[in-house]
Amino acid sequence: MTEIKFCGLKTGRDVAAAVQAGARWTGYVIFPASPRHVTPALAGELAHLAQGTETVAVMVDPDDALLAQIRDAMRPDWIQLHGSEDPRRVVQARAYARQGIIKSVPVADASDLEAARAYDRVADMLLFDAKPPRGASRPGGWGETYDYGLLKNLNLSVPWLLSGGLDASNVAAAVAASGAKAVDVSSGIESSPGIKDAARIQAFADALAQPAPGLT
Ligand SMILES: O=C(O)c1ccccc1N[C@@H]1O[C@H](COP(=O)(O)O)[C@@H](O)[C@H]1O
Repeated sequence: MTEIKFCGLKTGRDVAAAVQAGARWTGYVIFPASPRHVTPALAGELAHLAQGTETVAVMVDPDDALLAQIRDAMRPDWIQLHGSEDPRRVVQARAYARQGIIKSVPVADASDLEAARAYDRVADMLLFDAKPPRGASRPGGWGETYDYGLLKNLNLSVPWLLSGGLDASNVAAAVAASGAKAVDVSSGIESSPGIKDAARIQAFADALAQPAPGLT
């Protein structure tokens, strides 16, 4: 079974739909430039509703004060570091999460995968995402795709999630191409930026329950 992280949840209704669809992880973006931004206090309230899931605070180059705020308000299972945090910063941030750190790695071509090696065994999980468009105001959540097949046969010591431009129409093929055991989605389950759609959330989960296109 492919595990799912539904990310960028902003309302109790979003959380309920993600739980109903079988989320393993639920993600909350704490980054004011994002249309999915929630305050630490709201992230805490939503995480409390997300019973049975592992909660993820998605942050971009957070300083210690913000990490402490999110630890106290939300007590996240995981912190997803989605900025330019180096391996040393990943180790420092670990103290603020109950289970560990998910480090994002932006991918456009095979050379970008070398960067992942620096975080292997340093982060507890990796998340491969598309590189954001040039001049973007935030590092993720753009629905950008890349060649997911680049991830096939990755030899890493830690688990990883496939992310970037996934939706119900492409996720099964993306899993087949990459060999991913876990996927992450944000804009592909929205009706417009920051507005989650319960039907798209369920359709995404249903797509993973079907055989991939071309496979029987
Ligand atoms: O979603 C955002 O706005 C965001 C802001 C800052 C950091 C990360 C963000 N999103 C992450 O982007 C990936 C992929 O998103 P998508 O499915 O392509 O829309 C996902 O990990 C989000 O957590």
